[in-house]
Amino acid sequence: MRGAAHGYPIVLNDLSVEYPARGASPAYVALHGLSLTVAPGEVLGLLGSAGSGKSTLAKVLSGVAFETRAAEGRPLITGGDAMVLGQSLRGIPKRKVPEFRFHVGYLPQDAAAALPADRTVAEIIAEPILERDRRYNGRALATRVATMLDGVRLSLGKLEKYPYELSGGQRQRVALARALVLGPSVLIADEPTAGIDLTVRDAVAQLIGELRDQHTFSAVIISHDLPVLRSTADRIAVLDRGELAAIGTIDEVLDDPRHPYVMALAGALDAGHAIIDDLDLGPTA
Ligand SMILES: Nc1ncnc2c1ncn2[C@@H]1O[C@H](COP(=O)(O)OP(=O)(O)OP(=O)(O)O)[C@@H](O)[C@H]1O
Repeated sequence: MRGAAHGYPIVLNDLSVEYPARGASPAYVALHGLSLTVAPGEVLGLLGSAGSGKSTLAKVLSGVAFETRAAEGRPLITGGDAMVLGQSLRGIPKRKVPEFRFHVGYLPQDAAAALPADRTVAEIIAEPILERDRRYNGRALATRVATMLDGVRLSLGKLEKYPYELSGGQRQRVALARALVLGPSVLIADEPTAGIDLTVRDAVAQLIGELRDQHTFSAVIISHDLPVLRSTADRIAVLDRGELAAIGTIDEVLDDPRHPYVMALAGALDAGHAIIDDLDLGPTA
């Protein structure tokens, strides 16, 4: 993989993304003209109301959008470009997608709930390696899996457990270990702490911060959870109906709420809501 010539692992340049028309459903533009950069080692928090395009951006940046079959509703880059690790994603050839995905860890929304029920923790974490190399040395694989498990603070006793034997927070940590097992340079995490216990949530947030420090990856982390963003993100970007409403440090964004969504966000925080979910801005906001 080519290095990022300009030094930024993620560069969005006037990026627009569309879901093409399918059957009776018309085409839908999910992202309009986004421009931003993520610096080496930086974690960018991404938030925005439901349907604002966060998951679409995660699917594009992680490359899964280009693996999805068109029949499943694949988003297409229709304007501008996204460069990730020097790879232009607009029109990326199919044959290049697996190698690209190798460098970008992706923790999808509901990753914990979607772990394969019939595989052990060890098998789940090892899968991305074996998908690429069936004959990977068994001992090296076992060591790598154990290191990842330790990295997400789970005991080795969990290796032979099945997902149903774990708590939601433990499952989320297994999903995170799996997303990081290939040692990616970029991590895209879609709501990594959603749906997990408040007590575990802080541990997962702290873990992401520590992993970032140890592995020096850059990350985009989608979260509605301000304490999580405070402990993991260097800056936040706010999406509103597919457009970039604000970007900066959390304090910069909240202290200068020029946009209705950011104003509503700041207001919700002032009212004591740490987790911002589905802010209702009314039809004209
Ligand atoms: N496969 C698809 N086909 C057509 N439109 C889609 C598809 N997936 C998402 N969309 C639309 O694109 C818009 C952005 O969706 P997206 O899932 O990216 O939003 P989001 O900000 O992640 O929302 P949430 O917080 O609810 O997960 C929404 O209006 C959604 O209805």
